[in-house]
Amino acid sequence: MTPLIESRALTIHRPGTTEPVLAQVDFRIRPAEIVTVVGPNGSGKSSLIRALLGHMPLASGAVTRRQGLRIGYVPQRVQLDTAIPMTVRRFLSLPVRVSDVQAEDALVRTGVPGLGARQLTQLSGGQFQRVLLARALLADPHLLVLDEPTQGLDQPGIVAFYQLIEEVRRQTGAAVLMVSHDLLVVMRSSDRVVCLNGHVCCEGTPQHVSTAPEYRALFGAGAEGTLALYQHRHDHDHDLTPHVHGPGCGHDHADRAQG
Ligand SMILES: Nc1ncnc2c1ncn2[C@@H]1O[C@H](COP(=O)(O)OP(=O)(O)OP(=O)(O)O)[C@@H](O)[C@H]1O
Repeated sequence: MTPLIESRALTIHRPGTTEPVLAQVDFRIRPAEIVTVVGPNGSGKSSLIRALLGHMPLASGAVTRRQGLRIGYVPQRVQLDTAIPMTVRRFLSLPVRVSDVQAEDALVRTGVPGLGARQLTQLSGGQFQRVLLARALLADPHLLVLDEPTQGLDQPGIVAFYQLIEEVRRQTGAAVLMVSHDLLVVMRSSDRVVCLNGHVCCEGTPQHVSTAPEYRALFGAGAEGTLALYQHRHDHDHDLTPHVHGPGCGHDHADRAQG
């Protein structure tokens, strides 16, 4: 299946230097996949997202986006100018004007119906994330890109948000590319996990990544047992990419089981 977005040997340097933020990253996401990028702070997750979206220059390598690809993007940070009052309804019409019916429909789909008249500054963190998701869905995206969408939410809020993401994927067939630190819940919701630390350390199904030595080295050996509690049970098959190692991993993986 043709990937929606693909990178080959993607390399990014810190602005104005030759110091790599990301080196030789091969990445792809296919239709209807949920892929989560994990990694420590500063490992290049947001940079990868921005480069894949074409918001950041590459030092070398290439990014290919499928022609006509519609992307709904929920950025990591949204700067709200609290001096300028803005209702949810108006926010949903930025940058593309939508009808009242379309706006309310998007709010219903993301579980926050009737919030249109509310000021953005009067929303809870969870409501705001759902409004951001509603706005992203209004683009009728083939691919939803979410950069740490559950920041500031409590654990039930995080679980509910990821359930919503899975529901959106089920309803729309959109692929989902996420960055997250909420490892346990994310791993449950993802088809494939990419573990990043300046390069791709390991990649595969959540079950595979959770037992990979590279992942455990980054997140601690205790992570494995806990993750087992959260294993995502599929009732369907996916065309999964097998485990792939990035350059610089420096270990023998000839006997490693895939996926
Ligand atoms: N505009 C910038 N100018 C200089 N350095 C930057 C810039 N943006 C990011 N970096 C650096 O690039 C590296 C990767 O940052 P990035 O935000 O991609 O990491 P991240 O994995 O998303 O981190 P976090 O989990 O903390 O959000 C970091 O060392 C960061 O300091």
